Amino acid sequence: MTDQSPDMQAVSKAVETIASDRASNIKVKEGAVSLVLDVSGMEPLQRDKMDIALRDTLRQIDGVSDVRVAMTSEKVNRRMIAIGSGKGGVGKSTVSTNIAIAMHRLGRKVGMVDADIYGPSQTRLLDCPETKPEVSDQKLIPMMTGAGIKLLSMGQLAKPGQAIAWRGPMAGKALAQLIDAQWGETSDLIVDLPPGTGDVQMSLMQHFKPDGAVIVSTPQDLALLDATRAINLFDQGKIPVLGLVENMSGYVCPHCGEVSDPFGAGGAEEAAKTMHLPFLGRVPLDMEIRKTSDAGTPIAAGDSPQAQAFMAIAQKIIDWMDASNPSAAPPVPEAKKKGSPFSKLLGKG
Ligand SMILES: Nc1ncnc2c1ncn2[C@@H]1O[C@H](COP(=O)(O)OP(=O)(O)OP(=O)(O)O)[C@@H](O)[C@H]1O
Repeated sequence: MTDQSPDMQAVSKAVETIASDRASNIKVKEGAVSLVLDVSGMEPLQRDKMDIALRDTLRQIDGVSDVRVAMTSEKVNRRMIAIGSGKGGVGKSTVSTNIAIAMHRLGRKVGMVDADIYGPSQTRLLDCPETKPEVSDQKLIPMMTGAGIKLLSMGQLAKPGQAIAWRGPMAGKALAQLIDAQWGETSDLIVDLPPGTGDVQMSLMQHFKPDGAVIVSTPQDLALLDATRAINLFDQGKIPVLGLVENMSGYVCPHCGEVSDPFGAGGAEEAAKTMHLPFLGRVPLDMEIRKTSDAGTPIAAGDSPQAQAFMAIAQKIIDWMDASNPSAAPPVPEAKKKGSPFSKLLGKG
């Protein structure tokens, strides 16, 4: 250490070279250089590298004995949309991935939380390795996938092929790790929930209160009854339900082009009407959707009519997010209002 006071010009030049206009309030006092670094929108690794570079370079300037970097960032007004279904196998994960990709194509910065602890599938759908993500400041760093969606999945926390038999509190802790992570500039977080109305859903509603929920159902009556249960759950947690998506709606024969309805048709739209919930759109039962999902190249990234279906649903979700005021109290759903055929079923909340 030397008694010589550092050359302010040399300090400013070094800071400017490394951090350009991100640095402000540069001060030197008794050999200690302090500055404020705006890290808005930076990835954690990029941010750490800049911090180290500043410290290393400034310490080499004569008279500098200490370097203090205060990082600040603009608060990202991140929205969280949970995607749920009353029962398994209705295509909730497939729909979640494709909605996320469509939202990304519409200019949003999207993150995906695969909260399906018992059957995580987003690592496959988004073609991302099931390796444990890195950690910074005791928080997980989501992995950027080739589709431009950041991902954290239960599939990355468990060993490949491991049967997950966690009880509620354990599942809740794992969910918290995935959500309370280094999401950086991600503006919209999609949470792909496990099917049904269990511990993970409860934990999500109690601790993280998503801004809204989307329910995926197939058109047949039984699935719709389950979907009603999922709506009821979000309703009790005072989470607004954005609407219903009807998946596997109408099968177009790849050989003759004839459209058939193995699970019925229009059931979810009807149910949405009855419950006074918006109907967000219909996705056909289509071989290409299954093939592209299995291959980790989701169909929403292309320009097919199936992709257009997802783009239209994604646009409705974005419109809802843009229109809704996060600080406003969630409205009482029409379905719960007196006189609605579902008011008894949905309870008083
Ligand atoms: N619209 C569709 N057309 C054709 N196949 C589909 C469609 N939607 C989903 N699938 C296929 O159905 C199967 C189940 O889909 P997915 O895993 O997304 O359902 P899920 O509701 O998330 O299931 P789980 O509850 O088990 O997590 C997958 O093989 C998927 O490729």
